[in-house]
Amino acid sequence: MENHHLKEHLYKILVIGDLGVGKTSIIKRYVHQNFSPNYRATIGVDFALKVLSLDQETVRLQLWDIAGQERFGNMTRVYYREAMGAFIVFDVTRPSTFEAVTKWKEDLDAKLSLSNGKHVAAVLLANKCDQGRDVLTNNGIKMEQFCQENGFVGWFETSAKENINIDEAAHCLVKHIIANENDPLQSEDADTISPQQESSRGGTCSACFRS
Ligand SMILES: Nc1nc2c(ncn2[C@@H]2O[C@H](COP(=O)(O)OP(=O)(O)OP(=O)(O)O)[C@@H](O)[C@H]2O)c(=O)[nH]1
Ligand SMILES: [Mg+2]
Repeated sequence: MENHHLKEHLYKILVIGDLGVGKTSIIKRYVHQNFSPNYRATIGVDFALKVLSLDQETVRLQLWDIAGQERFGNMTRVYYREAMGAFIVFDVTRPSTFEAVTKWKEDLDAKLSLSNGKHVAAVLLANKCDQGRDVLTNNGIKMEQFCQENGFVGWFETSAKENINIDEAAHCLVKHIIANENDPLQSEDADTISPQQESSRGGTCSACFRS
């Protein structure tokens, strides 16, 4: 019998979105299991490493916490280089941060693509869901449709404060990155988003239920 090969993966993941939406807090919760209510704007970029073990494999996520104040600036091209996936974050209490999501996604796709020309996997995070879900309900936004139209592989309502859906969102992103790696020629159609109920806390993606 052949031994199991323990594969190791290192993935660079970008965390982008407007000022104060909670990018640093999400990473802090995910990596260090804590939360602070105080806001200190990130300057430039910060880094964090999260090590996961997934199906016999070690996955190292190098998280690039990019300051919201970089807003589609020239430095983002440098920061985006060789990333394999991205979280785009907005704040459910501030509609303007949701409006900026399409701009962040366009900026990302304009500056970065995989070697096969596909866009990197991107997951949308509706953060601060502990504060309500006004942005999601007031505007009648159909999130699944929004994700399909804008090329997100999934979306989640998250809370860094209450630790909601952050592990799930990361798992979704990693599954998509691995799927892209293993099957570089797979068609975009494979990544359709499954329907979900209005009451559910965040959509997800077919790949998350694979294997
Ligand atoms: N209630 C609540 N507050 C949050 C949550 N996530 C972040 N915050 C607060 O929102 C503020 C901004 O959070 P940060 O994580 O610093 O935001 P950021 O996106 O990193 O901001 P920049 O570095 O300026 O781009 C802080 O006061 C956080 O405590 C959350 O899930 N719920
Ligand atoms: Mg920050």
